[in-house]
This record gives sequence, C-alpha cells and structure tokens, in this order.
Amino acid sequence: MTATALVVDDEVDLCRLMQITLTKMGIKSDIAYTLTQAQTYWETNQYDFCLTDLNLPDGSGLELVKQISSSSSSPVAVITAHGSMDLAIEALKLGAFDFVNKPLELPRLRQLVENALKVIRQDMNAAPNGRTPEQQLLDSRLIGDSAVMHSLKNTVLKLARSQAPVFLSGASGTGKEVVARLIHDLSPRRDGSFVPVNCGAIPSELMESEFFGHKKGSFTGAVADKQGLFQQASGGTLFLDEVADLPLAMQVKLLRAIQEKNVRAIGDTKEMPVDIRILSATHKDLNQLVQLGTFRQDLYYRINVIELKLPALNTRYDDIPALAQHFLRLIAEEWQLDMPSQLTDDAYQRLQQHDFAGNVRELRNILERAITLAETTVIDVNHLGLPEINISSQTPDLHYLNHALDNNILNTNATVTNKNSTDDTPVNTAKSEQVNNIQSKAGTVASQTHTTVNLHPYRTNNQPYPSAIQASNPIGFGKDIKQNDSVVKKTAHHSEDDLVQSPLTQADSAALPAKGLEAYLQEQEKRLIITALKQTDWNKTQAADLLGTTFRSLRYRMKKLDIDED
Ligand SMILES: Nc1ncnc2c1ncn2[C@@H]1O[C@H](COP(=O)(O)OP(=O)(O)OP(=O)(O)O)[C@@H](O)[C@H]1O
Repeated sequence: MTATALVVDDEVDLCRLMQITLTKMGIKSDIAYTLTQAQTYWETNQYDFCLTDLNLPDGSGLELVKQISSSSSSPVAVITAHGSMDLAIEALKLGAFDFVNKPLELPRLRQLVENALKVIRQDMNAAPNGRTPEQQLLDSRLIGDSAVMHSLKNTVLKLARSQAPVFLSGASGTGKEVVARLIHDLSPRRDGSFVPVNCGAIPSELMESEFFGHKKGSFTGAVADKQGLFQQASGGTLFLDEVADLPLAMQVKLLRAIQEKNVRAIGDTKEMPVDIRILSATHKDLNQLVQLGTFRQDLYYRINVIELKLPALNTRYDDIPALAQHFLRLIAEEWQLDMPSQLTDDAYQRLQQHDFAGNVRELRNILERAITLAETTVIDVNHLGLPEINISSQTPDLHYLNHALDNNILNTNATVTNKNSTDDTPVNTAKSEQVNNIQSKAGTVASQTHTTVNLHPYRTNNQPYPSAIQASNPIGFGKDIKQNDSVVKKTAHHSEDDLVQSPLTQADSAALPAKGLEAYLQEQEKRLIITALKQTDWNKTQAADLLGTTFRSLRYRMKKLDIDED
C-alpha cells in the first residue's frame, strides 16, 4: 500500500524538494502553503503522516501538531529554523514525532521519513483483537497490572513511536533501564543498537574518548582507532544512565553533540553525523542539581523533553505477586533449574508487608537468596531473610490489607499455597531432588548471568538493596550457608570471628602495623573480601551483599587489590 503524506511549508521550492524526495521513497504527497489550508486538507483527506514547518504565514505549525496528535495516531514531524531548538522541543512535548532543521539536509529528511514509515507499518500490522505484538512484548517484560503501571505502559507505547528524548526518573531499582530498553525495542529504531552507558562509572579522563571515540596515536595509549558510544548507537538509542554523574566539562561536549547530531573523535579532523535517540536516567533529583549548579540547565532542558517517573514498589503492593512469579520463572531459567520455586501464602504476605527501599531489584535479590537457602522448591517466610513479623497474629499493615482486599491478593496466594502444602507429593519429591542442584548452580550461574546481562563495561545492574542488607545480618547469612553445608560448599579459611572482629579492635591489642597504616588496611580489606567471596563460592553479588557494599564497588576493590578470581 502506498503511504500518503501532507507537506506544509510556505516556501514553494522547499515544498517541491520535499515532494520529490517523498515520491522517490514511494510516498504520495499533497502540499499546503498555509495553516488554514493544511487544516482543511487534513480534515478532508486521509494522510498517513504530516511534515510541517513551524513558521506559517497565518499561524504556527504547533497548532497543527496539537490538532493531529490529539485526534489521530498519525506521526507528525516538524521543520524548524536552524537554532530554534526551543520550538522543536515544544513541538516534541506536544506530540510531534521528530523534527528536522533548516537548511534541510536530505539524508536526515529521508531518515526521518523512514522512521515514520516504520511507525505506520507497525500500526497497520496491529492484531485485529487490539493486542498488538508491541503490547505483548511490553506485558511480558514490564510486569505489573496496577493502575499506575497501566498508565505507565500506555505512555511507554506512545513514547516508543516518538523520537523525543525521554528522561526516566525514579528511585534505584524501579525499572528505569527496563523501560529504556522497552522504548528502544518498541521503536522504529529497534533494528539499531541499544547502547546503555553508566555515566558515573567512566573515569573522567577517558570520557571523551569513550563517548566520541579516538584515532590511533591521538594520545599515549591510543594504539588503534576506537569507535565511541555515539557512533555505536547511531541508528539506535543511547541510554545515559546515572546522567547526574556526568562531570560539568563533559556535559558541555555532550550537549553540543546532542544538538548538532555530529561528533568528532579525538584526533580526527572531521565531524561525523550520528543519528541517535537519547534516553537518560538517574535516581537523583536532577532539578535540584541544576539549582545547585552541578548539572547544566541547558543539558537538562535538552534531555528532559519528556519525563517519565517510575513508581516505587511500595506504592504498588498489588504487583508483588506477579513480579515475584515472574522472577521465580526467570531465575529458574537463568540458573537452569528444572522448575521454578513457589512461594507459600505466608511468604507472599510477608513480601507485601516489606518496605522495599531497593524496589523491584530488591525483590529479585530477596528471591534469589531465598531460592539458594530453601531446602525444597517451596519458599517460606524464613527463607526470605526479612526481619521477623508474626504474620498470623499480627494485624496486617493498613496498606497491605487494603491492597489485598481490593485486589483479591489473599485468594491468589491461597491457590499457590494449596499446590505446595504437602511435602510428600510426587511433585515435591522431584522438587527436593532439584534443590540439590540449585544451590551449587546458583552461585556460578547467577554470577555468569550478571556479567552477560551488562552490555557495556561501564554498565552494571547490580546495586545494593539497603533494606535487604539491613534485614539479613551478613553474619547470619554466612551461618545459614554453613548450616546447609551439604548443598553449599563453604571454603572460607577464616573463622566467622574474623569477620565479626573489626580491624580496629584487633589493632587495639596488637602492635602497630610494621608496613604502615595503608598497607595494613589494604591487607584487612583484601582478607575480608576473600573471606566473603569464599563464603559465597565467588559469587560477587552475594559477596558484596555480605560486605554491605555494591557489586560495582566490590569489583573495583578486587581490581585495586589484585584479587584474581582464578
Ligand atoms: N516492572 C518490572 N518488571 C520486571 N522486572 C523489573 C521491573 N522493574 C524492575 N525490574 C527488574 O528489577 C531490576 C532493576 O531494574 P532496573 O535496573 O531497570 O532499575 P533502575 O531503576 O534502572 O535502577 P538504577 O537506578 O539502580 O540503575 C532488574 O532486574 C529489572 O529487570
């Protein structure tokens, strides 16, 4: 089917040029020279998309953008005078799909039209029952059926069609990266790369080279040409995670690259055009950082065209059962277990009473640990490692009670429990055999999984889960492992007392360190890290948890202290 477009501009020559370009791409088009003419054409004919200038003799193209995006799902793109970035941003906020600057560059125009065609084709292929493949993908990866998640999912679908920069805000572990990936995978850019980068993890002296690349010999150590993240993401999406951690000097360079859509590698003489969509995220209050002067207002304005706030898990307790089941399935798959574990009624209830400071990531972490510690595939409250609450005698928290009654959670959980209530069913006998494999696989496979998930060396999905750490006394966790000695190999040479006794207490009664304070502290640090690693069969995530630190920090310290996994 031939696509049709409405082109709106008062410059006759430019209209002709655009019409010729569209015709060459197999698109039929009509031309309108004024806003009124465009509005009449749009109402009386059916067009698949619209390309409009913003400066029209009888009004602003923004009027047309508003009209089209509020009444149809057809993509509308705007043409802006060079340098009028504010208007372009305004148009994107009103629902424009993309913008192109004057003087018009034909490759850029073709790219924009190609993306519009992909969105149109996507709409035409929508399933007749209304559940598009896009919605199915969204539901399978962004778990949650609460009202707030419903509206989030609708927004994600809309944002995926647009090229507007999106800023994802929300606390750590709420799913910002999940949403960023979905926006990319549901967008016309899905065939390009999704390049996630943790801005806080790149050493500042390497930043420019990481973002823009370098030419061989441009500085000591540049032994070969290197492609930057912008070039890697060209045709796709660049996800700037922890964007608040960008140093000010880099913010300037980034702003320029985003605005100009051109980058120059270090040591190169020419600029290279890049076609990227920018998504960014941070758990910090970026607005406040702008007030404090540590984040540039112009960059904030540029990346925060549309803000999407991810809800905290504590505001959607109804989603916990579905999320838990999703993770139990996922973990079973990743750890190659025969079947997913199941939670008892009490365990579901306890989870729904927990204060998830670490959000969804914390929930997953709790379940990973519970699977490792449970003797069968049935996970009960004691495996969750959360502070004790007497569920049966205690009046449930008001929020839990409301959610449970409103959403029938208690019934759902009862079904799960009934399935698992007798330990000697054939299913459970098979499960207990499976458990023997779980804990040995858990450590190694879990750590492998964590490494392969990270697409970029500066990206890490592993952050601390404050409340889980608080709840599970590190030493208590070590003891649990010890009790299950037959299933989890414990190889630590040091006693637990070594862990309990602080270096300072030891120093009190010892002579002063012969090699000086630094060397002594490093030795202690190394010893504690190795102890934790051995206790967890070299699972860095769990070891970090034991030490009350982050995965990233542990990895950094291991490198610094020369602790080699081999
Ligand atoms: N709605 C959800 N459905 C399924 N999994 C989710 C959801 N939200 C988060 N997760 C999972 O929780 C973990 C943390 O998510 P993610 O890394 O996207 O959080 P984040 O907000 O980017 O965290 P941070 O700010 O620390 O980078 C991941 O394992 C992710 O797959």
